[in-house]
Amino acid sequence: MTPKILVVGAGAVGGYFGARLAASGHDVTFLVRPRRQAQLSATGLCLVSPLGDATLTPRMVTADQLTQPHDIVILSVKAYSLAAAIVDMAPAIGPQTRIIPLLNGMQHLDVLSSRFGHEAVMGGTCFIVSSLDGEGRIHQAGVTPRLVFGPLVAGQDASTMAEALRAPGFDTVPSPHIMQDMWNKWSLLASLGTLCCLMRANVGEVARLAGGTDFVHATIKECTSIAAAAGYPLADDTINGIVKRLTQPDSTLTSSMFRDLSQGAPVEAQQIIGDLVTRARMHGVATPILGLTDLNLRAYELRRDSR
Ligand SMILES: NC(=O)C1=CN([C@@H]2O[C@H](COP(=O)(O)OP(=O)(O)OC[C@H]3O[C@@H](n4cnc5c(N)ncnc54)[C@H](OP(=O)(O)O)[C@@H]3O)[C@@H](O)[C@H]2O)C=CC1
Ligand SMILES: CC(C)(CO)C(=O)C(=O)O
Repeated sequence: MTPKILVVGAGAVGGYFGARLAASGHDVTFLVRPRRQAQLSATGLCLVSPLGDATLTPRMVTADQLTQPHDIVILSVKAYSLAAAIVDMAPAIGPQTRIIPLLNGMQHLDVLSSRFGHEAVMGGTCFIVSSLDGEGRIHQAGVTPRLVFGPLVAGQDASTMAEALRAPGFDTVPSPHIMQDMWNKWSLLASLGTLCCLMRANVGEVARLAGGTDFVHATIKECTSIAAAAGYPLADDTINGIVKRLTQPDSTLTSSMFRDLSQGAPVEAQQIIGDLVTRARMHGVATPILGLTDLNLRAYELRRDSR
């Protein structure tokens, strides 16, 4: 039987992966809120992508219409929307449901497991550069996106789920070491987020500054030291890959958190940076750069909240 997939959040990430899956014939429904539902009903779900543009008519439900358990739930809301999303998606979670969260950071795993049980929650992460424009179209840029997921407890079988999550337009990667993958991604993301948000610049702009790459090296060192202290040391070639990616003088790469910050939108500061600083303190790892980024982002949030 074709697995029933629910994508919670039809934004830049969930909209991209969900649209690619739906376009290739998978049984995909999007859980949306009324404003996004109205927008998608009017325009269709539009992808603008170097891998091929697409517009489709998505199958959507709002929380009050969600009654059936689904086999796979792809959770792709921002961290600050997690609590409400958990309430809204609850009817979709049955005894056999597997949730694949694509949120950045790590805190959501405990929150989801305490609500839905450890068996329901798998590890997940994604590599994609995507954003929404003013009309709600999804713009994906850069290399082929990657969807990575894997078991956190016995009985979760990522390889049999892989077929249900394979589609042209992204790579599907079932992983036997998803916690390490999530720490690798977190180290990359926190380094990139720090680089962009502290310097208010993209990768290439910082790399071209005198002293810019020293700052990037020091930032990556802090992030990877925390991962190692937490029991997930990054392999040398993974660290070298992050260094290479974040020191390219011609790169226009930014983090999604920086793109949000540039628009004056809410940011996932606590999930991406604050939580890492907290874990560093627990392990006695010094974080002068991440600590500054944390303070910087909290000041941004304070000003934003007081507007
Ligand atoms: N964008 C990127 O390049 C990347 C982002 N990520 C991570 O992925 C996660 C999602 O980010 P992204 O897709 O960019 O965020 P977006 O803001 O683009 O999308 C989030 C979507 O979730 C929807 N949503 C929120 N709450 C609910 C709810 N209760 N029910 C239904 N829909 C809901 C929002 O809908 P509404 O319109 O109603 O507010 C919005 O469409 C984040 O943790 C981010 O850090 C990871 C890798 C790359
Ligand atoms: C690091 C990156 C670009 C990889 O997908 C990302 O996750 C983000 O910008 O949020």
